[in-house]
Amino acid sequence: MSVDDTIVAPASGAGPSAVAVIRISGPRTRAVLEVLVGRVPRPRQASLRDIGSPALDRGLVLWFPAPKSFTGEDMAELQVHGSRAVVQAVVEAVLAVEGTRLAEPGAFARRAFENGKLDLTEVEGLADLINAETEAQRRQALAQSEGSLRRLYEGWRAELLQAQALMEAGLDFADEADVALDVGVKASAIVAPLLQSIEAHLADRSGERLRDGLRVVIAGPPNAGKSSLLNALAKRDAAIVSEEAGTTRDVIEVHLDLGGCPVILADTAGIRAGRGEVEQEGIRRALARAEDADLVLWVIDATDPVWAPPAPLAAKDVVFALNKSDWGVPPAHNHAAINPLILSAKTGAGLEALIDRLADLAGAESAGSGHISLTRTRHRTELVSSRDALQRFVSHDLSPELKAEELRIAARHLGRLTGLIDVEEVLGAIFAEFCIGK
Ligand SMILES: Nc1nc2c(c(=O)[nH]1)N(C=O)[C@@H](CNc1ccc(C(=O)N[C@@H](CCC(=O)O)C(=O)O)cc1)CN2
Ligand SMILES: Nc1nc2c(ncn2[C@@H]2O[C@H](COP(=O)(O)OP(=O)(O)OP(=O)(O)O)[C@@H](O)[C@H]2O)c(=O)[nH]1
Ligand SMILES: [Mg+2]
Repeated sequence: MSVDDTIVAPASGAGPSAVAVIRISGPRTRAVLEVLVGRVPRPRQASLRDIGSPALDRGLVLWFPAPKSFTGEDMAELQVHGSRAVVQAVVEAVLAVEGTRLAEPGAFARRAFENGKLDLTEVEGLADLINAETEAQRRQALAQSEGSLRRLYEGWRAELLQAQALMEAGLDFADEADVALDVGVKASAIVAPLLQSIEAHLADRSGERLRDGLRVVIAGPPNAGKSSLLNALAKRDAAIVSEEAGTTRDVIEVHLDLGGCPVILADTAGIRAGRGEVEQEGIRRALARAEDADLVLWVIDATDPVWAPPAPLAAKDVVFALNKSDWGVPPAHNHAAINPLILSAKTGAGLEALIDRLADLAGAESAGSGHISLTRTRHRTELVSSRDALQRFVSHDLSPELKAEELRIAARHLGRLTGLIDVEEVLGAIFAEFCIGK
């Protein structure tokens, strides 16, 4: 890949639409416009032009000379009628101009990154914004695409560099013990609160939950009303319900938007000593899915209560739901310890409390109000490495040289977060997430 190339791609979706946007970026953009629309329009002003000669379509043309463009290069947009035939004809006409080629997925964002328009966390935020399905996901992704994480991590890195400068200065005066001691104390005064901030940031999983969706598995004995509950929450007949115990075999998954927060809810086979091969396989899948979940919703039949999930699920976060409460509820002393939500999938009683509980766990609290949370495993990995280095700095009895080295390691991991350093290996993975044209 060479950035001397001029790239072109449709930036809007694949299907027919009223209007489609074709993006062009790179040094030959001006030449492309001269060939396709004649005179180059005024920067950043839409002009209506025939596109191609003879005209392939009549559309709006936008010209963004470098560096004031999304990629930082010369860029143009052709906003044309959104049929497959128009888009294909116009893209081919662009490709007929010398020095142009089709953009690979994420190529525009990659150029924006390479030209310093976006850092890596902003690029990731942009990818999340394009994929956002709920209101809270949109808010989080927009904030990240506009630098919420970049500012946080750059601020931390700047503090670290200050501490590093102190330590390095101390090394220069290593023979004056009081100076060395003094800078060590001053550096620690920077590092200790920074370490606390990183710890608190790492302890908060709400951003990842919001980005990925809270994975909830409905589990319980057969016939407890698990599938009925899934259908009630999904507001459609997603799963088969019957009076027969052992109805559900496969895992059935629905995506819910609970108050703007995404929840991936799975219904599973009732867990009992299996009868027959198919049911046993269903139970095996139920347990595997439940073990993998963020949360298990253990559904208890009020008319035939099985109070506790089986041993493999004991370590999970479990919310208990006492279903069929329309038949009456067992005496409270039987279930005070597990504090179940009391529900009826049939009448809808108690569903709202369940939805509130799930929405809270799915990250509702992080969704608004400027709360900033990391959103990806990549962030967690770098932050853990940075924290570990800072912990060694504060807690071990290290020489000043080794302490300075720990600060360098911590700063390097923060630099990798924003893409300042050492990122070649992660770039491919991040940009490949995009569709063509972004
Ligand atoms: N038609 C169209 N709509 C779009 C985009 C686009 O590329 N084209 N976007 C694409 O993602 C988003 C808007 N984001 C954009 C971000 C930066 C620049 C840009 O030209 N930035 C320049 C100039 C800024 C200015 O004039 O104030 C810069 O940063 O230097 C354009 C769009 C959503 N809507
Ligand atoms: N009265 C009453 N009946 C319910 C309620 N929820 C479910 N049922 C009934 O209980 C029976 C079993 O419901 P399902 O939803 O199929 O139960 P399940 O837990 O998915 O069962 P398996 O898939 O076999 O494990 C059906 O006859 C439902 O109509 C409820 O809240 N109240
Ligand atoms: Mg079922």
